[in-house]
Amino acid sequence: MNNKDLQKYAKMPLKQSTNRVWRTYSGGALIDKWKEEKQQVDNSFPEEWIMSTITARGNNRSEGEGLSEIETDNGIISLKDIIDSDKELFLGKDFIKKFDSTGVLIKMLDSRERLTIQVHPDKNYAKHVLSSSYGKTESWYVLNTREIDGEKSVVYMGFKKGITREKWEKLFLSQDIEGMLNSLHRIEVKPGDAFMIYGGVPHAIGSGCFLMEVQEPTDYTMRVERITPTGLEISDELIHQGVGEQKMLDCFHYDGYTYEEALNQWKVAPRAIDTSDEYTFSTIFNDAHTNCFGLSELCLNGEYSIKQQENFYVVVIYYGEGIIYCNGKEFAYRQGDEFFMSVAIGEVIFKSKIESKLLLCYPPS
Ligand SMILES: O=P(O)(O)OC[C@H]1O[C@@H](O)[C@@H](O)[C@@H](O)[C@@H]1O
Repeated sequence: MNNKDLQKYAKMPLKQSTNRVWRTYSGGALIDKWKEEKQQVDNSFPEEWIMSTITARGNNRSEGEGLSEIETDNGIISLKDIIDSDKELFLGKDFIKKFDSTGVLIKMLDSRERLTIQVHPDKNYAKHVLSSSYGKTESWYVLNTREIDGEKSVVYMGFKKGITREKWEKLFLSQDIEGMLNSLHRIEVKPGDAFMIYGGVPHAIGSGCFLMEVQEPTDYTMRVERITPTGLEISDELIHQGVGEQKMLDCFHYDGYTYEEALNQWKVAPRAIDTSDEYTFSTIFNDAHTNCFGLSELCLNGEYSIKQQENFYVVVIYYGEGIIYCNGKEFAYRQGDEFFMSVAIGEVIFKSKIESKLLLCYPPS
């Protein structure tokens, strides 16, 4: 299709097809469950990447892995191609003055095993060390948990007081994984918990966490474990992304916190901002936390209208079923669906047939 033919897609919700990505850890059964697949299996594809215009960084993976594809009346078309056909139309004139792409990446992530201890670049490190205009500040919104081998669902986050670069480097060189885990705060999680993970903050997602991540659009992860909990060896490239071990260690912010300080700093309380008999609209991540992205939640038992927005947005249906009314047309939605809503779309009305939970993700401001 030529660029002109693609423009009609700016006026309708664009539904993405399933887009699973290979990772170093296992999981994904709860993504299958959410997608209402017949079989629910844990394997090496524990993440669903949503509205992605970037590729994943894995070992010898296929070239386009990570890129989202849209189901259209003309077959499958990559989201990137649709947007690139007319960035101003899909993303907005003011937006493209500041950003060269959507500026955001969304994931569903389900861990069968603990992820390796890691850190992501902040903007400064990304610019100077990786020549990237985006770091990888991210957010976690816990949707569900499961107990695995009797273990409660936890996340590890932030250095405890007294952890210095010297101590951390020693632990890394001796591969003292218990020592590294003990250097971080261990936080039990439950559905509804929300955390900001700023670039530079060490972290590891424990086993049994099903969460939505909204984040800056890169795949830069620095890791300090050479072998995963289930025994997969991690290559040097995946340890330090090609910048070497010393620069990898520079990516961490060596600030120590007490447990309470860590929670105050990074745990976010969702807040209802608009309620009626038919809906509750809550903000989760917003300008108070970051200008890199945003996340809201709409619990719907009736109708809710979203007026023309200043920016494009993405709607993920966590559960429920209903209709989206948009530009005189009706589009069905159901659990597991993911929609890109261009800035040109105008007012949209969501009407539930079955009580629904919609997650609304926003680009940077
Ligand atoms: O260690 P791997 O398997 O690459 O997993 C890396 C994953 O880590 C999590 O903390 C998040 O940052 C995900 O966005 C990322 O994909």
